[in-house]
Amino acid sequence: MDEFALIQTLFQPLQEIGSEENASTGHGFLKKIGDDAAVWKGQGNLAFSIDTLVEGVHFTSDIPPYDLGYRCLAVNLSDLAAMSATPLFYTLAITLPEIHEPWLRAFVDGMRVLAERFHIPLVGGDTTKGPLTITIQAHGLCPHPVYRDGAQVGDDVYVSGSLGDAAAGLHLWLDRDSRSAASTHAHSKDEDFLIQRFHKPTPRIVLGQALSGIASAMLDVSDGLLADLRHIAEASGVSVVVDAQSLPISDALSRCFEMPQANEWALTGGDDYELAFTAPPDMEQKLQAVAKQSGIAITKIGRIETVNDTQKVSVENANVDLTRLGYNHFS
Ligand SMILES: Nc1ncnc2c1ncn2[C@@H]1O[C@H](COP(=O)(O)OP(=O)(O)O)[C@@H](O)[C@H]1O
Ligand SMILES: Cc1ncc(C[n+]2csc(CCOP(=O)(O)OP(=O)(O)O)c2C)c(N)n1
Ligand SMILES: [Mg+2]
Repeated sequence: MDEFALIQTLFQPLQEIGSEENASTGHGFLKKIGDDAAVWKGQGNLAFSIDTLVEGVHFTSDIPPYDLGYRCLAVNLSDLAAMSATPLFYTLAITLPEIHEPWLRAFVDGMRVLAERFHIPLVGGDTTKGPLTITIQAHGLCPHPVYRDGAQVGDDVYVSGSLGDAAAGLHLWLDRDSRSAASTHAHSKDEDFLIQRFHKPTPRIVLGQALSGIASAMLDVSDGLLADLRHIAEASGVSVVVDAQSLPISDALSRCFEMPQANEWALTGGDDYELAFTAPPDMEQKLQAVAKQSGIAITKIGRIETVNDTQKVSVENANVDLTRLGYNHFS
């Protein structure tokens, strides 16, 4: 199979996903895959976000290809969720060391599952030979975007789902050869859950949409809770105080690891792709209703205070040494 056969047989079918849904909204494609560029005719506020995943940096070479396809699209959709956007379509730039058809079919299947869930077509991309690297740009409509710069003094800080699972999952995945050498395993179900949370994060699209008009500032947790909350602090000109005792830790994480380790991962581990956001105290009841309706936990983890230049993000009740706030590619 060569470059063009790969595009035609594996990627092109993904452009049919969701096309009927898009037609019914009045937006639409004049051209998708097959020309020098795709052409979209539309109106409204278009959010678009791009993220690259590099082998050895964002995932290991032995990640199941299905999980990798899922993960690449999920982390990009997560950025749209953090803007309170509805996904519309995406592009894919993929660099491959070789064409291995079964691997690629599984990769495409992983992307397809999420693409079908959100009715989004693949509308273009690029295919090249080289070290395994995947870049996706995701696009969505956001009538009422939620930015990072809207946090106000007095707001509460919240996070969706649970934190620290993905960093624990990465640890378990890297360590799995030594673990499988041990004959019995009390926690294997919990460990599988944590590894899945790392490999296949859930983009909180519906929750992100529901938080429009409620959240004053929002982002997704990719680098680590504290590192990401610092972006809200800086953009909003405020300080963030996090209560380490209130962090949502999953049952699986607390069964598999001691609390100081779980808390450290929750605060700085990253890769969770949960939504962290701020909201005024009088929104608390609405937030409870949103959590109930979406079936996703929303936990109050801190508060917004006046700007404190020495420490834009501080942590109360942490019995861990926090020398770093999260992942940073060049430090
Ligand atoms: N190479 C680049 N060129 C232009 N803008 C960039 C580049 N890299 C990052 N950005 C922008 O910087 C901001 C922060 O990026 P990043 O930390 O990757 O955000 P996120 O964690 O949401 O993916 C975003 O607005 C992003 O678009
Ligand atoms: C093999 C491997 N090692 C380490 C990590 C941890 N890690 C790598 S990049 C990253 C931060 C998120 O990536 P980035 O490219 O900064 O995403 P963005 O913030 O742009 O969404 C984390 C936590 C990982 N995911 N996989
Ligand atoms: Mg990015």
